[in-house]
Amino acid sequence: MMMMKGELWSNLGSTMAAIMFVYAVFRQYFPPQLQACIFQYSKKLSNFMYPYIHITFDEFTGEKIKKSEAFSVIQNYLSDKSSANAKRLKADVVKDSQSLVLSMDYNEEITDEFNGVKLWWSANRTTTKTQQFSFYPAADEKRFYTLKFHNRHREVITGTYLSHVLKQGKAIAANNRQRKLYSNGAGQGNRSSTTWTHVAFEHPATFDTLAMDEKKKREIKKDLVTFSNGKEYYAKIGKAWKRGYLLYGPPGTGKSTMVAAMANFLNYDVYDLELTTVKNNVELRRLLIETSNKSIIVIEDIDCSLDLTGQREEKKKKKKDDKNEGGDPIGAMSKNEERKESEVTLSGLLNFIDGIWSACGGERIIVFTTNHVDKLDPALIRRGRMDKHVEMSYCRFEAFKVLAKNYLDIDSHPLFEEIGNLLEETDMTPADVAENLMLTSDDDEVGETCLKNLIEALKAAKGEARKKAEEYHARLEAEKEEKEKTIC
Ligand SMILES: Nc1ncnc2c1ncn2[C@@H]1O[C@H](COP(=O)(O)OP(=O)(O)OP(=O)(O)O)[C@@H](O)[C@H]1O
Ligand SMILES: [Mg+2]
Repeated sequence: MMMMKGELWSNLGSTMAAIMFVYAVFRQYFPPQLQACIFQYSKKLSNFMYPYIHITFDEFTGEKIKKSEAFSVIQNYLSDKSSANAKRLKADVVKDSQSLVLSMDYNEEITDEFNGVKLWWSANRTTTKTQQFSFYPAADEKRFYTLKFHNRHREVITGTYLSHVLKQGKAIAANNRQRKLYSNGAGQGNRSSTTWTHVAFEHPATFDTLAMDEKKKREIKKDLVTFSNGKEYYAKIGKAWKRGYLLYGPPGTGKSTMVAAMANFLNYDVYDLELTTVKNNVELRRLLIETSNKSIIVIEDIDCSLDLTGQREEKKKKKKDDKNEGGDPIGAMSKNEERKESEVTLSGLLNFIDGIWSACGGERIIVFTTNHVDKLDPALIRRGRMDKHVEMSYCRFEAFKVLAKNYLDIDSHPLFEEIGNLLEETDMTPADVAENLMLTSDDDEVGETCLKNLIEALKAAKGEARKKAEEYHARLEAEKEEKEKTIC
């Protein structure tokens, strides 16, 4: 065996030496015109010997930052072909966990035919070996599809066939589309940066089940439809195709429910961005670029996510601290580590919303939710950044009627009038109203019991509110008297 290997190497060595020698003679003794002629003929000869053309479609474009749309489309196109053709398949569950989609496994090849032209697709992946040992998939795995076809069909393939693939792939994707709920979490293994992971998005909330003022609801729906049909309009006015929503209101007024309803209404994916786990602005930008079109990016409780309001001042203060602590390297190090927790700044976030990078891709809605709109930095919520401000408020009669219909299947009832009056006088969140309307049995009478319970709860809340107001006034009075005494 060793002998054979040795022989092979020595043969290879002598062949290489011979080739080099012939090439040197060729360059020295043949005039350049003849060299060009010979090259041309040798190319023709090699074309004759191997007349196939390969086109590669990489998974990522632009230095691995953006997933190639062509790759996903081809993946869908081939999933349809490969279930009949390939021998080794990968399975994935889609569309309400109902159907299985099969796609070809790596290193498989399938044939396709288009207008009598035969061509071959293969799925490939290469991994660049990293030095570190890891149980997890290597970060620099490269996946791509290769299309092989005969040279004489070049025009058909690059002209009509590829556009046929794109069209078909998109149609298949629309058919199989299972919407996803993404969240950003810590990466695995040697990936220390955060990445998007997803589950199927199956929230049942719709605008029909959302309890809020009908007029407001209609306005939001109209706004969303205009946005989703506005590709040409946004291109015409030279703005990135995205829209910012700020949903604000007390806890339990349906802000998160509204996001789900919006996603269901538009058939979009949802990216739930947890800012506290994003290390810095660069990572924030990467996460944004990785989001797909037709998606809603939500940052919940923006006021709690980061100290966005005071961040700029705080940074300045920290810099000052750094300057003062020249003699304590260990202390400085631990402070540095602390800072690494999350360095996302307000300006980073603003850049994410409307900076130059925000135009990467399109058809994205960015939603911020907050309980304290007054705490937010004005720069964050000014018009143009957050295009639409929606106040989610306490449950009034209109909203109650939606809940009564949804929860109890009741359109009208003699108790509605009393409930309507109480709701005008008392602030109760839709979440609390809904809690009272939850059925506890199938009994026909139970609907009325629920309404009575709600009346009790509203009366109790009203009493509580009155007590609080009285206490507040009494305190104000006491403070006033105290002041007057001290002046005297
Ligand atoms: N407007 C509403 N219409 C229908 N259901 C609602 C509404 N508001 C609240 N609910 C019900 O109350 C629950 C809590 O609502 P949700 O999580 O959307 O509130 P939120 O405003 O996001 O609260 P938080 O500020 O605490 O995040 C939901 O599961 C939903 O069933
Ligand atoms: Mg919420």
